[in-house]
Amino acid sequence: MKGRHRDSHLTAGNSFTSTHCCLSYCISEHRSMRELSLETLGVGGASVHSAPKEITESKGQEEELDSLVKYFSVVWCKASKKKHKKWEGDAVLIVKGRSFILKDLEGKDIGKGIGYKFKELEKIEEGHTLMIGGKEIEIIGIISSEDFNSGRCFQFGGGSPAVPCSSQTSSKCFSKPFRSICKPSSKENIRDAFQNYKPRHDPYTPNSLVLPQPDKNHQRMFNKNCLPLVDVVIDPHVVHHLRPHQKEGIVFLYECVMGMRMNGRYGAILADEMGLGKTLQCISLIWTLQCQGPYGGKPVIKKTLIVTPGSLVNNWRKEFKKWLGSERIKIFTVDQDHKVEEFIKSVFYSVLVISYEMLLRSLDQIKNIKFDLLICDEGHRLKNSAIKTTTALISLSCEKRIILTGTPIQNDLQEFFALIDFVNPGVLGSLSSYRKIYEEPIIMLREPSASEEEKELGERRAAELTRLTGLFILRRTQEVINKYLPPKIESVLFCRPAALQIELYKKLLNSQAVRFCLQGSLENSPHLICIGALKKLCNHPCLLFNSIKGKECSSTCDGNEEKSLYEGLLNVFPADYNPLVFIEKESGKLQVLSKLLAVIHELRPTEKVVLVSHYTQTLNILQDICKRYGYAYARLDGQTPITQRQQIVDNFNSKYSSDFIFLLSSKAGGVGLNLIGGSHLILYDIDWNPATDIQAMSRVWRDGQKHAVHIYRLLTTGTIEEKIYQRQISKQALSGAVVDLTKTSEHIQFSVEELKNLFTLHESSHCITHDLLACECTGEKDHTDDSLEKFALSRHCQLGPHQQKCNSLKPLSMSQLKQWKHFSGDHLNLTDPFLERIRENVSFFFQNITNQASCT
Ligand SMILES: Nc1ncnc2c1ncn2[C@@H]1O[C@H](COP(=O)(O)OP(=O)(O)OP(=O)(O)O)[C@@H](O)[C@H]1O
Ligand SMILES: [Mg+2]
Repeated sequence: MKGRHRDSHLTAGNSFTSTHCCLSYCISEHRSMRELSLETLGVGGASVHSAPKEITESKGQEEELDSLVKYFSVVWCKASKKKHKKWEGDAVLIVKGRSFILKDLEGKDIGKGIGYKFKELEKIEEGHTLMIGGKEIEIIGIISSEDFNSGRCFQFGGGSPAVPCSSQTSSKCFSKPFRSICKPSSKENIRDAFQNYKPRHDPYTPNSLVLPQPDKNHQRMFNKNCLPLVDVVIDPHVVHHLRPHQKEGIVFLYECVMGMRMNGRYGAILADEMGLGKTLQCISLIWTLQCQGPYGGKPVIKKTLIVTPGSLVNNWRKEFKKWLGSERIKIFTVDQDHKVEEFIKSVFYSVLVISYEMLLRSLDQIKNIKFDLLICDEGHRLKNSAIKTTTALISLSCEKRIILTGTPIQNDLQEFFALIDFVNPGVLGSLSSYRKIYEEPIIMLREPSASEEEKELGERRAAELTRLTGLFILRRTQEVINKYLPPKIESVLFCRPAALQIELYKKLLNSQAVRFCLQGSLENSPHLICIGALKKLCNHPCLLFNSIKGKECSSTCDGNEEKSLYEGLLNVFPADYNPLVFIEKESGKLQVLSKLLAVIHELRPTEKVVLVSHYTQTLNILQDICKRYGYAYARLDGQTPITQRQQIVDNFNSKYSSDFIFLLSSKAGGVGLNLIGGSHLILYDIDWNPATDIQAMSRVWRDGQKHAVHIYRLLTTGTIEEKIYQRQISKQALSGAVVDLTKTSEHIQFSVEELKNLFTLHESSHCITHDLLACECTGEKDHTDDSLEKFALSRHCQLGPHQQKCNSLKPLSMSQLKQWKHFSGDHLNLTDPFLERIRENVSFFFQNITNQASCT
């Protein structure tokens, strides 16, 4: 179901023809619109009848007639010859055989007639008028026998929509509205009701976004008071800003939380890729539901709870202000100085924004507040139903639950279950039945040994699971906003390792610890320590030096493997080596970085750089570089107090800020942050998990970015960094669970073969990644492999082929990389002034431009 976008201004009279909920109210509205007059009674040939009449039918017709039962909703008034009649109430007309019974809405008979002609009975239809037992009636609609038998037509006046206002009755005069079964009954009340029941915003202005109306079933369930249906219209102030996919998203969320997509289910997962504006979609929903509703316009919700990572609490406040200003809605954000008690005491606030950590601390108070809507931002963390945060949130009685996540969620079927079960408890049955019905057959589908039958079953179950959950999960990819974004120029820079790095690297690979790893027994293997040491070395040898020194000083006897790894390494460092005054030239990447910063500063003095590392110690080095060159910088890492985070981000994004660099620890604050103040992003190191890097890269190339975005990924040529990169982009990395922010190297299983590969240094190669691509070029000129078809290998998803949509934020595949422009550092015709400056230290480049058309 789509929201109705109305682009033309229709007449007010039409506004109510589509809004039928409670028949009696609809009728009253029609009357008010059309101004009924008794002059038209009898129009259409169904003149006023008085019973009994001559019986002229044949025997066959009689039998047929006697078995005929029809039900109509009608309005009635006392018979009179007055010109201006006043309808007095709703009723149900039962036509059985040749007789009529008229019942009021409490089921009492209020009129009877028998002996009508077959032809006359046949003609009865909407808009006709009749005379029964001294009452004049007008047929308003047909009632199904089901609605009559269930008695629903009495409670709800369940007739079909009344005649459209452009019908023949449009000239009727209405002097007094009939009595509705629902209050109010007095003239004044009804008039008030008409006024109160108007949509909050004009549904007929061009580009208005009108949300779908609930169907009859929903009305029966949720409109017990028979309030009139009122159009729910998104505030034009907001609509004005919405992207098309956001309008669709709001309609989707509305239908979910209203229980219009699935009976008795009020949860949703909005899993749009990063930067698609999930926040704005939720804000629009909250603002709408807080002021409006389909039944009599009554607001659907009063209070909303938003739970979000600490670093985003203030971002929510900011976004509310950005889209709604500060007057429309009052937001309370919980922090050290603003406790939940304050929210409870005040009647002022309707939205509470709290971090997951604070939620746990304030759970008892929160449980006592009645929240009508719960939004869990970056909600993939609820994928484990055993963790405290999940159990805490489950314990809240709020039924309308929304999870927001930019991370794909179908990769692990058990985690998927936890998320689904959180938003719509029980929708997939119990965990054990879910396993039997869905998980096992779907997992079987991927087994090479699966029989045809098993494959078919697995596919069917996957399809069914997708269909079922697709009712309340929405995921759109970055493509939908690409056209609003500036170009993105992504470069992978393979940086030549420094001489000291090569020497240390070789020594590490020759260590006892590494040799032990390669002997085959992976139990208790120190491979993670070895990998860690190599990665540190790639960032800068001084980091390795610090670790060695640290180990030397520690008196504990555990960690012998680490000691054996470091054996003899100190001798490789100069005797007077001081890690505090590290030298740039000792790290290939650092040299490239420092040149890159210099050229950006020089050529784009007004642009800013986001510099990302996964390690705090590395960030310290990068910070020292900033100091060394006098670059103003801001820093956000795990140590940054949550209360200060948004301020730091805002400050950096402000055009008045003098900061040139934003130092970001991706693990601490990658998710959800908007760093559009920066248009260059440098990933200094690489993570095993592509999702972490993608998260970081998405911070700058997002809505609101004004400049072309440059993303640089630095890798040390021939080293473990290249291997990790290959793993990220190879099929192996796509085998499901790796594309998940919480997965780290500890979760990765390595075979001895893989370790052998990891622990090899390729000293003579310009780029082992390029070597692996089996590309025929020699890196002499800009090369793009066009011989391959465009390869759209999507992120592997356990739900099978049904989910495999094109996905712009998926980890790159090897075949795609081959299609990137690539060339060696010796290539002479570099046109990119940034790359030109660093090429001395870069052995190979890969480059790709997205949105080149809009390149400015
Ligand atoms: N319609 C719009 N017009 C202009 N800017 C927009 C629009 N929608 C969202 N934005 C801006 O885009 C940025 C990204 O939005 P938001 O933070 O909501 O993304 P998200 O979907 O939550 O991404 P993530 O998964 O990274 O958290 C914000 O700065 C937001 O203000
Ligand atoms: Mg977000």
